[in-house]
Amino acid sequence: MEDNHISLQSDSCDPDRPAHPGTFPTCEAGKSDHQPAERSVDFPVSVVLPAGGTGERTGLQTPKQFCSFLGRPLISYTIQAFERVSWIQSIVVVVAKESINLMTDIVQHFQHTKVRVVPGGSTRHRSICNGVLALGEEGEERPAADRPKVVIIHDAVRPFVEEDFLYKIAMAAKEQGAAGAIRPLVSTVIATTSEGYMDHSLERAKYRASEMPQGFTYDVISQAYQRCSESDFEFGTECLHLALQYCGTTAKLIQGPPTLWKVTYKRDLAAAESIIKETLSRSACVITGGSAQAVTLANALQKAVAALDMELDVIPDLTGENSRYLLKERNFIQVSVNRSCLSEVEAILTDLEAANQALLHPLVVIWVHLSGSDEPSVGGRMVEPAAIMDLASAAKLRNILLYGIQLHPSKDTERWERSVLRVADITSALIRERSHALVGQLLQA
Ligand SMILES: Nc1ccn([C@@H]2O[C@H](COP(=O)(O)OP(=O)(O)OP(=O)(O)O)[C@@H](O)[C@H]2O)c(=O)n1
Ligand SMILES: O=P(O)(O)OC[C@@H](O)[C@@H](O)[C@@H](O)CO
Repeated sequence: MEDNHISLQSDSCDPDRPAHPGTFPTCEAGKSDHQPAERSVDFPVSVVLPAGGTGERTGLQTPKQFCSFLGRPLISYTIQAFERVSWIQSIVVVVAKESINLMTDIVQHFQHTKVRVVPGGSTRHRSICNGVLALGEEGEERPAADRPKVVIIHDAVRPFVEEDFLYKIAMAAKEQGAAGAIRPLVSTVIATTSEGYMDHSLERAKYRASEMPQGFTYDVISQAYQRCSESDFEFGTECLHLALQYCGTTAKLIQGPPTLWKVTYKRDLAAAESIIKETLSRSACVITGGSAQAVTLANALQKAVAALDMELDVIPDLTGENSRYLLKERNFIQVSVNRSCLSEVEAILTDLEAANQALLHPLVVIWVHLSGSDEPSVGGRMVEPAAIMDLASAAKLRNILLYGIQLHPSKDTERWERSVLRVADITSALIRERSHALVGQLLQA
């Protein structure tokens, strides 16, 4: 995770800075390739993402919503979690005035759709209110049928949100007027005296933590903000309270999954980073070119990485039906045997670039070279490590991380099995860590 002002280029952390230890979760937030169950919602739903805060509690210079993880700002992960939901028609991102240009750049760079950026306010309620008002303006430009019936409000620093839960909140909000996510309390809540002593404790079983997403009919949330007080705007933290207090609307409460937590402190970024990395490293596809030796190695690898909680699909190439991997896979292993050459890897890099999937996540391509009697050669020439490095340097500019692993066949079964295990360990580590330092290296298994 970079603790630097948002740069859309993924540069390294400054080790001297109080950098976060981590990066952040797939916007599919924990399920980077989780394809949400398609649901049909027969009324227009819009989203307001309050992102106008300064993130003081992280202790970082950059507001947490703009801290980047694996080269991508946290808020981009959250936006994508919503824009991939087909029944959400528009997303209003509310940012501080000084971040409008940055947010616009992020929207353009990561090719976010459905997104409109509006200025926030000095408090969270003021920011959310600005977002709701913006939806109202949008509504005026739209035929009545397209105006949002339901507004989902979701802190931009909660990137782990799933379509299924959003659906529950939206349907409950449509039904009830307001709905909100809750989670069990972890700590007991106590009331204190003004001198800072214990006054009484609340019976924890009777209380829940109010989380996000929350949903409201547009009428309820817009009226609530029209009627609420300056004190609400200044000190309030709960939209459900405004709905109850000013519209008499009692929110339906729905227990959400533990992944709904909000990034608040520095430790949350580290936790989020490990979820992103873990999600991106769950699977890979091994391309064998159809060679029997490569298939044997791939099958042995498949068994070995299973113990590392990774799944490998073994395919001969990325054509026909297998081209779907170009759109959904984040990790590729090209096995080349004997007179290997880098042209097979070059072909994959070309395909991946055309599929444009590296925009959102750094892709990993690992060239596993099972060297035979011949030296690997590119077009008849000896392959120099520099050739791999050159190819990798070019690919890195396209957010594709290319690594090489070389292993030598052995008739000694134990020796061969040890080599395969080493390839599995190296492959798993490269995919999990996505280290820039090892890009272009030809590692020996
Ligand atoms: N004036 C504000 C304050 C907060 N938020 C947003 O509300 C969400 C939840 O607020 P919080 O976690 O408190 O964020 P910050 O206010 O940035 O955090 P801190 O209190 O540590 O400064 C965040 O996405 C934050 O960007 C906002 O839109 N406008
Ligand atoms: O209070 P903070 O500004 O840290 O975060 C906002 C949270 O309070 C809010 O997201 C939930 O409590 C649900 O309203």
